[in-house]
Amino acid sequence: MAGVRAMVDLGIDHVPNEYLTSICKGITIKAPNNLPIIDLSGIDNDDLKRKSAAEEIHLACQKWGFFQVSGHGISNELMQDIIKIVHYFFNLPAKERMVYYSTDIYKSFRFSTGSIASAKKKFWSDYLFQHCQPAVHEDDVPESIPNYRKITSNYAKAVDELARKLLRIIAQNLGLDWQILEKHLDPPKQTMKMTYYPQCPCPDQAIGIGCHADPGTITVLQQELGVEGLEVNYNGQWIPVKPVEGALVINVADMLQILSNNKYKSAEHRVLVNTKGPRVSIASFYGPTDDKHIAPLEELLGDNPPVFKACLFREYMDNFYKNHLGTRNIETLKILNN
Ligand SMILES: O=C(O)CCC(=O)C(=O)O
Ligand SMILES: [Fe+2]
Repeated sequence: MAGVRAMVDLGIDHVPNEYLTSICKGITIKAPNNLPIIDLSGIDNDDLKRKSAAEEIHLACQKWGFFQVSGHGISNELMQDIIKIVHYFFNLPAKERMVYYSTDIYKSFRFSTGSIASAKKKFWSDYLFQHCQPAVHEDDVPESIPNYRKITSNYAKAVDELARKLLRIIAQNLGLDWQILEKHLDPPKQTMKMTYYPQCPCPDQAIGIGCHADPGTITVLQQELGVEGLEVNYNGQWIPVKPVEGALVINVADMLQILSNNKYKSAEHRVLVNTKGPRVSIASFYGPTDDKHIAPLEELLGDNPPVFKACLFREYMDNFYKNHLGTRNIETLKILNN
């Protein structure tokens, strides 16, 4: 039977060898978290609000590569419904979950575990992975979960709107035409990873997901309220990203660092586990399709030489899955002597 939840259900009281890890450990800074929470409400109709939110986003993309947004347009009800779906799935009998188990990264819906199949150490997490654009195959989604299709497709639509809104602001913040990033990604690839981190008997011996930066363009992340675990690397220090009611975490991912020619930085992050109870998160990855070549936008080059070589997104993703997490994938594309 695959999965950490299945193992925990058997009453395991230690961390098995394949999960024992010190990947990217390092001390969590308990200092106050001043990761910005940026209010997007009213920005479509009010120039002053839009300008001030845009400035905050620009600074956050440069400094942290991570920020939270409120007033983002995804309803509280939808946010709660999607978390319930993940709990529902992971509370099914293990045998029922196994029907959907697969390690095929190209499947449009699957249940899997350990985060990255080829990672040398396993992560203390299980997850559901679903394609949103292009859409999941109708026959692949679990029928037994009430309203699964309706809730996930409404959620994916709302994330698409938010991602487009952010990409327009980010394009303008880079001094470019507001549509340039959206056009560049047209059609975008959108996927959703719904992760379940079961409680762990010895949290300092395992990790929910090791340090990594997301490969796509931007990630929209919803954290379950009341359970901490996500941390962002800021100048070598790990800063907790506390779940805030109604807010979503946005992170700059590698392709945006490349497109912006290093103006914005993708942020390394990781997830710790705890003894208290499970934690659920919903990460929506928004980025290019696999056949796209990504390189610094020509419009940004002018006097500045490109900092990164071009890459085919499929190859970048293959390397991401092959590499042991903890290495910064984007470094392989850096043009030296810059
Ligand atoms: O669970 C989280 O908060 C983050 C998950 C994550 O970073 C990922 O799946 O890429
Ligand atoms: Fe991530």
